[in-house]
Amino acid sequence: MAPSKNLLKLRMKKRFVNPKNEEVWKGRDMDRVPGEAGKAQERRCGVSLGMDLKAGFDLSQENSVSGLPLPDAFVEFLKENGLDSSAYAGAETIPRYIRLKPGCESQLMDIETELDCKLEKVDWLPNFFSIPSHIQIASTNAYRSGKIYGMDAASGAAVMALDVTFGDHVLDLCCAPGAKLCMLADLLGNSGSITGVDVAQHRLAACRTMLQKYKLGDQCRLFVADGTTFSLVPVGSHTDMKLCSIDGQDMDIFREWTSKRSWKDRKDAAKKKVGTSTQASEEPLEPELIFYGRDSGVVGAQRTKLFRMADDNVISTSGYDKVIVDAECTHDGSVKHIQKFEYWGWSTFQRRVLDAKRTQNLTCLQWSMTLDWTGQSSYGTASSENRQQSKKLALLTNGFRLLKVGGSLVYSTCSLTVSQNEGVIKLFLSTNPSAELMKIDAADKWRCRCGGIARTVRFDPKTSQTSGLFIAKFTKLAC
Ligand SMILES: C[S@@+](CC[C@H](N)C(=O)[O-])C[C@H]1O[C@@H](n2cnc3c(N)ncnc32)[C@H](O)[C@@H]1O
Repeated sequence: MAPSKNLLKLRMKKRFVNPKNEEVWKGRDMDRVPGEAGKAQERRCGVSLGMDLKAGFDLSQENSVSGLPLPDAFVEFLKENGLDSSAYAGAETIPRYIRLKPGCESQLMDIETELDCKLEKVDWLPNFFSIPSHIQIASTNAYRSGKIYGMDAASGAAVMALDVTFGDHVLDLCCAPGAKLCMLADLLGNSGSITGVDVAQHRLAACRTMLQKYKLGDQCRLFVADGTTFSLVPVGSHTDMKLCSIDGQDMDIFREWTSKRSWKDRKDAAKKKVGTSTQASEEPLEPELIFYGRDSGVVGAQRTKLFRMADDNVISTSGYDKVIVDAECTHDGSVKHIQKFEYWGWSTFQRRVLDAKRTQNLTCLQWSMTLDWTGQSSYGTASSENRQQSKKLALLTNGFRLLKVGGSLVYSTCSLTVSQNEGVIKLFLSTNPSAELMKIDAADKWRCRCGGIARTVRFDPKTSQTSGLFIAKFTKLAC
């Protein structure tokens, strides 16, 4: 006889100990889907843009097969979004992932000794290792001294999809707390630049701390700003912007960043605060630079020029080479996030997930209601006003606007819903003729499935033994 929901809940509670992101589940042997099976699944999916959005989902199974004590509200949420709860099956077998800081390869054995477990190499993702999910890393020396990162393998895949190359200028439009940004910085080494943007100041401050901990800040600058309106191009893109000597007393020139803010910075920030409180809420948030590294191109730049917005002509040739939009979402694909409700209480699920879903713009909601499983949605009926309200769409559109011609953009969410993924993509493509979906070459080796639109990919917990993630990659055509 199947255990009752309450019994399952109790078992789950026993496993869950630490509320602070350190879920303590008893690890079992990993029961992974062989790579070939994953590939076969991909091959089964069609390739045309108007394909059936059911592809990649198995709707035939009952919710009970997930084996998780999913509350009715969540099951309802999954049903509403055409998702099969069996995607969450075997969640306890999903390992924890760590990323090894490049250069620390020779210390693997020491790290294994300290963590008291074997680091299993993730064969499809460089520098990633899986460890049993009950292993906690936060208190270890390896973690504290910046030799390892805690990062899900699917998130690593989103970064790899961007294919950064030496010298790229990269924009991370929703960057905090910074796991992807740090990986980007590791991949770029001492070349190019990274601009991180996030609307949440406290989260961006955590990102700054992370950059400093891992000693990765030299090429980076961080802005508290609304990614839907952010409009600054990489440093050096304005032809008339030359770096100046910082010997003099010119207060308009950026000096080396220090955690102590100058009198001028404090005055500017105070001015902005007054401005923001009196600004109409529709007015764009003025970007606030909260960190810049010594090789980010900011030191020696003139303030007035650094904060000058670029027009589309400048952007097409001197915009970012790579952009990642890791949009805020309902987090329903993240098993670790869903597990937290065992601690927070399932009653908070309504507020934390369903209300979040509601507060998204109307476009996405309308989409989820009007999209039928044949993909022949009536999305065209959403008014252009509602389209403007779409936060994800606005983030994606603005990220794409800041991309130079020939550059590439990765859009990812840790939601498995169609409305937040394929729905947004389809609408985006219909309004941006210069955008073309690209095949993610590295995905041939990943344990993912194809998304509901050709060339997009989905990691679902059951198939990939990672958190759920959706990834799409675009390039910008000249037109
Ligand atoms: C999924 S998290 C990003 C995770 C991050 N990429 C990482 O790897 O650590 C989404 C982020 O988007 C930010 N965000 C939400 N709305 C935003 C907006 N309009 N502009 C910029 N950032 C936004 C949130 O504050 C949150 O930090």
